[in-house]
Amino acid sequence: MLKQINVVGAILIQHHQILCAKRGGNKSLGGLWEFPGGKIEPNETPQQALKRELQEELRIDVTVEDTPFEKTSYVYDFGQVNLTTFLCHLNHGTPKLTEHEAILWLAPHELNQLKWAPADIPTVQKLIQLNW
Ligand SMILES: Nc1nc2c([nH]c(=O)n2[C@H]2C[C@H](O)[C@@H](COP(=O)(O)OP(=O)(O)OP(=O)(O)O)O2)c(=O)[nH]1
Repeated sequence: MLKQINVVGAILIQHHQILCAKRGGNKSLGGLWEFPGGKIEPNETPQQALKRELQEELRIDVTVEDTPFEKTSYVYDFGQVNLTTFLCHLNHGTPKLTEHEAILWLAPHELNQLKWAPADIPTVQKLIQLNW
């Protein structure tokens, strides 16, 4: 049976730009860009998981929208990632690097300049088409 990995990712928006995060080189998918977030733990809602992950990884407090922006699945060699992305808004703090190699704020039309994790491509395409 294919391992199922349920992951949430944040589309964090500030000044019409989106926060992009580069995965650390020693992780799976190292060096690829992603939406910050991570695996949903047992008994957590997707929103709770995302709030926790952003606190842990970037030391920021965010509000997560109720409705998913996009849901996608991608089969990697280590399992199937089921990725749900949510629009998020920054309440407090400035993102700090703790696990990521780099972070960047980009306008939607600039997102295709980065090499994204394959599971993220549908979300990225949808954001580019919004054309704010
Ligand atoms: N956080 C996040 N993970 C993503 C995205 N796209 C994508 O394929 N993934 C994959 C990478 C990981 O295999 C998994 C998320 O787990 P994670 O971010 O908690 O990974 P982790 O720290 O536990 O690191 P590891 O398991 O790779 O060692 O989902 C994304 O946009 N954000």
